[in-house]
Amino acid sequence: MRVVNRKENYIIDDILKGELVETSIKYYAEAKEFYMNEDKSLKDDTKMYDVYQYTLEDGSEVGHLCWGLTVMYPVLINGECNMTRGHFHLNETCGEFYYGAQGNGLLMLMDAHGKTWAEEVFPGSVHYIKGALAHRLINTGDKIFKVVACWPIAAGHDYERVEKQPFGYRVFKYNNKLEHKEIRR
Ligand SMILES: O=P(O)(O)OC[C@H]1O[C@H](O)[C@H](O)[C@@H](O)[C@@H]1O
Repeated sequence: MRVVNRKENYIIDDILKGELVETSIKYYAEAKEFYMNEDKSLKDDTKMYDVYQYTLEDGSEVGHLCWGLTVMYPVLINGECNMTRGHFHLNETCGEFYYGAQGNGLLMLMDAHGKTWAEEVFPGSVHYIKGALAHRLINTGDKIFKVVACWPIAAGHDYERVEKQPFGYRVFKYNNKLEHKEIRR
């Protein structure tokens, strides 16, 4: 049997590295509108989160998978906890797995009617996100929050839908205490 040493993609220093790994960095300048109020004390080049993605496929088939890692920094934006933009999948038959790798946070979920709830994410926690649910990660801790994900590339990202129907809660931290604020629509 031929044993292939797939050295080109691996986790090193807790980061996904390799020739085929695509990296994108979300700076505060591009994330301002996610939060309730702009925080003028934050510089535009403040790093909010990094997304690393690895696949050998092109997404032309629903069975084509992508492996990813999201690294979220412990930033408060006028007291609001740092979060990802959040999205529905364009193809609702496509679910996704999340796995808590480091730090603490929440996986916020929302159904088609706007009903919103969350799951605690911590090192070792495994989360199955059903294809029809919008999802967003929130760093509620004081340290870097890392979450591994696996999803079909064909899932796509529908950001417009969460802009039209925003998640029902926002998470804040004041004096080290978390507050979940319900958003009135
Ligand atoms: O794209 P966002 O909503 O900002 O989320 C950031 C990233 O989080 C996870 O890693 C998802 O699996 C990615 O598909 C997504 O791009």
